[in-house]
Amino acid sequence: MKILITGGAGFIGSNFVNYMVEKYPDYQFVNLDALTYAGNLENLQKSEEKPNYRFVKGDITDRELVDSLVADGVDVIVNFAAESHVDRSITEPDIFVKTNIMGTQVLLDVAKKHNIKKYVQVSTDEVYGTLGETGYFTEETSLAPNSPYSASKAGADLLVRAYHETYGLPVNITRCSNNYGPYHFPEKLIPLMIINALKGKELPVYGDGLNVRDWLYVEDHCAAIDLVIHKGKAGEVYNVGGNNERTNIEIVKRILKELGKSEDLIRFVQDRPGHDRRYAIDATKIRTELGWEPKYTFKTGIVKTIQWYLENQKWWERIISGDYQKYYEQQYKNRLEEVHK
Ligand SMILES: Cc1cn([C@H]2C[C@H](O)[C@@H](COP(=O)(O)OP(=O)(O)O[C@H]3O[C@H](C)C(=O)[C@H](O)[C@H]3O)O2)c(=O)[nH]c1=O
Repeated sequence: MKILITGGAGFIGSNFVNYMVEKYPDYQFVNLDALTYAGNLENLQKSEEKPNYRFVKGDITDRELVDSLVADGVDVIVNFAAESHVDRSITEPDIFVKTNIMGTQVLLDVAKKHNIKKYVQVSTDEVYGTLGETGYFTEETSLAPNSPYSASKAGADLLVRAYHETYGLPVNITRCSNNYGPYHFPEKLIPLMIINALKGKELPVYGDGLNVRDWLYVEDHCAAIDLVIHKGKAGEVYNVGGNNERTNIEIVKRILKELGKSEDLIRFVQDRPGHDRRYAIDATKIRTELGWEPKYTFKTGIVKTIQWYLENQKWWERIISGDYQKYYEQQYKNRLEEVHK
């Protein structure tokens, strides 16, 4: 089997490439990634020397390039390529529409043209919007995205659905809860808090810190997508969630405790506009129909993740010493100013 993985130099994508290249030595893998600020070839050192792996730098909106790759005998496309940070989508929505919606449409068109066997869209539970204190998102929950990021992912999901209904393209959509683990870019909650704590910097908690996320260890997510590729029924959506609901403040305190750092580092800052209160996934369908089971609890996953950041300081030092740091400092300053108004 030949699989085109798009966005395979980002956090979830690179974990998936490393997982699949190792697990299926007889398959061929092509990784197409634009190497934006969040993409990093260092994430792929485990795979780069393997004979069944090839990297191509490029954008999913580049129709000619995508066409030439798929024409070369691709059986399956798995699309991870996306702008994924909610805060960035609030200040720069255009690029989210371009990559997440228009890029997906290019992939779907090319998949249709070459009659590929399967197209898998890696999506997010954020397309369902927000929950109150109770209830879960199922695959039947209506889409109600609240941020430009989640709206762009919902738009892409609807296109994927339409290509199945209109053209009979064999598609699957996976909608996962918040991932965490190795190679997670430090604009997101868990890696940012680990790194700030290690550096003795303040830990910015948005609003009251009581927003809830359902945490999924990235390797469990990779195993779920592997199952969907091989066993997913065409046209179906599969929710993937860790059943590990935690408030943000619990997460932050847990990280400080694991690292033996003081809670005095916590700083409550201006809330995110349109901040979704709670996400919680009902993953019954993928468990019962495809036999997926997560291997990690939050307890085991967070310890493993913190350990990875302790052992890979060079990886994150390089990131925070570049342009990213300027962006982050500005964001942090804005949030502090807002909260003092
Ligand atoms: C960066 C940051 C975040 N937060 C809060 C905001 C959220 O309530 C929670 C997690 O935020 P984060 O930006 O890490 O992730 P989400 O906004 O939940 O979205 C993430 O999970 C979904 C499924 C995707 O699909 C997104 O691509 C992915 O980014 O921590 C803070 O309190 N402080 C901070 O400095």
